[in-house]
Amino acid sequence: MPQQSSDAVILTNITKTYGETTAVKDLSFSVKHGELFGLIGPDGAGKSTIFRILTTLLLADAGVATVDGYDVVKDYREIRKRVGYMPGKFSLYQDLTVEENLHFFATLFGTTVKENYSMIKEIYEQIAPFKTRRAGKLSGGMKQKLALCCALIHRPEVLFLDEPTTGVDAVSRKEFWEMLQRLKQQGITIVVSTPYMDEADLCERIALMQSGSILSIDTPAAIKHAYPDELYAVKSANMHQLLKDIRQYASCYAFGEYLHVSGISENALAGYVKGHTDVIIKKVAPGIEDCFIRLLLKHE
Ligand SMILES: Nc1ncnc2c1ncn2[C@@H]1O[C@H](COP(=O)(O)OP(=O)(O)OP(=O)(O)O)[C@@H](O)[C@H]1O
Repeated sequence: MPQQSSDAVILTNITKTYGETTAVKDLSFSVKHGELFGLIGPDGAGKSTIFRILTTLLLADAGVATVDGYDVVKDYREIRKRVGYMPGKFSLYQDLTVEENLHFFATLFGTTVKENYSMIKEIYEQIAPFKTRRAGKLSGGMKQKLALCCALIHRPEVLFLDEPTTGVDAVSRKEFWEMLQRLKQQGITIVVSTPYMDEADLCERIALMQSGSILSIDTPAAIKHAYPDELYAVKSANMHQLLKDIRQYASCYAFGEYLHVSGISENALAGYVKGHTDVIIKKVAPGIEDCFIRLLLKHE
């Protein structure tokens, strides 16, 4: 029986190890119904392991997790009916056409494409001109749209998307996030992982993850607001030397064509870069990537 719960996903003290590697460490968090929630972290942070546990494909070593009120161990059958899952690697049948893949997934869930077409219409229309093409011959962006249609065809309550935009071009990435915003408006709970920090801002709440642990969990705005220092973007004619010089005194890392520096005053910074030419120093607002780097340095 489902537990009465206001949250769509709840993890309590979940741990998972693979041999010597602890992929997920005593992790607890929850996702509200209808929320667009992001797991943000680099390769190996433990994102895929969490998705596999929540979609009932992998057993945790310890802890409890529920999806839509159902326990991932005891109630795995109920969960499988209620969730849509788009795994990290392209998981569709390469030798089946676009429409064959879609029909296959609908049949698997005991439904038909016709019955739930309204759910995927907007996304499917973009790939419909290629419906007789084999999935293996689609572009990255089209594969991603087909995989999303297949994950949605049984009208899931909760959608798990594991790095859906990895390896996809910038335009398709943008379109994909627009699709997610529209799905959210239909009331679906979406848990999405990404290694791209710029995508974090498109989620309602995010968990910043590293080595199986959550470093911070909040809205992107609140995480940025909590950044404690002034942050400066600096550049000069010799960026390599600039990095070496500033690193002696402050936290400093390459960020686009600038270095980002925190932990010192603007006056002190100006003093440290005196020997450089073509110097530009400007105060900047921290982004999620700056917050992430700061948290990583703190936990090192
Ligand atoms: N089947 C497995 N056997 C052994 N180690 C594993 C296995 N699956 C994952 N790991 C390890 O567990 C850790 C977490 O992996 P996980 O795949 O959950 O991370 P991730 O954040 O999804 O990263 P990625 O994008 O690389 O999948 C990594 O150190 C990974 O090497």
